[in-house]
Amino acid sequence: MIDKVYCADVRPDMEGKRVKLAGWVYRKREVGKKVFIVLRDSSGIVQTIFKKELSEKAYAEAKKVGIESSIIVEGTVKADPRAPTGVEIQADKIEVVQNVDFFPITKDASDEFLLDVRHLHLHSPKVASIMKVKATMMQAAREWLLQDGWYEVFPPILVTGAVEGGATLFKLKYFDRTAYLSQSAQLYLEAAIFGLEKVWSLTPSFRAEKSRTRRHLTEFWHLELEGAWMDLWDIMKVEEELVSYMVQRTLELRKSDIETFRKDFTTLKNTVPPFPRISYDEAIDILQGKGVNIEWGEDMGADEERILTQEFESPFFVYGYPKHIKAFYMKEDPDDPRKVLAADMLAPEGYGEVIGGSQREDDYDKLVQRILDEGMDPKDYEWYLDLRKYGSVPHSGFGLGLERLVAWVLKLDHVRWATLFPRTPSRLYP
Ligand SMILES: NC(=O)C[C@H]([NH3+])C(=O)NS(=O)(=O)OC[C@H]1O[C@@H](n2cnc3c(N)ncnc32)[C@H](O)[C@@H]1O
Ligand SMILES: [Mg+2]
Repeated sequence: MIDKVYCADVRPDMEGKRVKLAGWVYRKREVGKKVFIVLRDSSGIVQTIFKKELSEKAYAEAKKVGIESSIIVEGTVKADPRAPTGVEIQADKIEVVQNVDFFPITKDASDEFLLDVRHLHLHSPKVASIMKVKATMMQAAREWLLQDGWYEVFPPILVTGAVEGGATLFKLKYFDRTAYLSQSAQLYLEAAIFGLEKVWSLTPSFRAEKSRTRRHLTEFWHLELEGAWMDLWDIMKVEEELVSYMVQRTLELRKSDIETFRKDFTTLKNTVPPFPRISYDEAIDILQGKGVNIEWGEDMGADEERILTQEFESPFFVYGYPKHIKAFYMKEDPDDPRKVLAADMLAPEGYGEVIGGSQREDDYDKLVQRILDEGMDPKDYEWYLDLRKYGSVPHSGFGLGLERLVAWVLKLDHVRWATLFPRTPSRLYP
């Protein structure tokens, strides 16, 4: 590792200190016999200046480098309020690791082109900020999960059945059998609660969704929890405490990165428990009251959720959905057999669903009936049904779409920008 300092570590109070930095040419301009290079590394930027009278050799080298060339620079720190970070390096040495004559990404690059060259788009400090926020959100999640006694487990990705409907399964050949890419780790987490009680996993989940919306990927990172002895209201409390901690901790550690994307932090600051809770019935009333053409029993799509979020200035829950629009594993509401004990968490500002959760059907016969009602074959779920035969317990869980949460926190216009290499129906490369 080169013995260097980071751009963000160079401060005006280091005036006169000699430093070495390594990074990429972010901006470059020439004024008279001076070359100004704004150097970029993972921490940020710092201005370097190459003067002919200071080092003719370094000046000549600096004149030749192109944008995004990789370089190593040495020089003396000088405080200068005109420089982007209030300080600059009076450079007298430069090693050009690799010169770039023409970097393909220019200011007017379209979204589609940026996705075509996503492997080069990752040079961008804005993209780096998104990835830092995403990493910090997961760091915060891990912190909270550890202190609240949840065990991380590592479920399989190659599976034999659907969790969220067969229509969005990716099928693959598994030797002489058929396998699918996991849509959700849920069923395996439900098995894990009999030994660990409170479990979580972060896995890629796969959905062969043809919907080309701003909130759907075909591969996304899925943070899922499952808790034994918990009912719907218990798990909703877990959800709001976890999400609140993730948002507040990320605000604390990544404020400047978030400021790159949003100026108004109101909804983030409002993300503290308890979150507002409305029933599905109330949600339908609100939407109808706003002139939305929706009847009781219909699912709410992205448009309806966007309108609903206008009523709230923080994440909120919608609970008590009709049974026929929800998954087979959800427990019927004992007070209303038309409904299930399910709750979604919706993010404000138009983002909608970020979490899907429910209490699970823990009765063997009822679960078999739900599987049959959904036109599925109980034989395909034999192992899963066993969980209701050998010490079954009330339990609940949920899945949080990490990219969707990041997209809301940073107000991104599409969930694809929240993932390193987005996978959508039209994107499998790079
Ligand atoms: N352990 C569980 O209870 C999870 C449950 N089996 C499940 O998968 N629910 S979900 O389909 O609503 O997906 C959960 C969340 O996963 C996210 N999700 C779900 N589908 C997607 C797609 N296609 N793209 C991006 N994000 C997606 C979204 O935030 C959903 O709220
Ligand atoms: Mg859902």
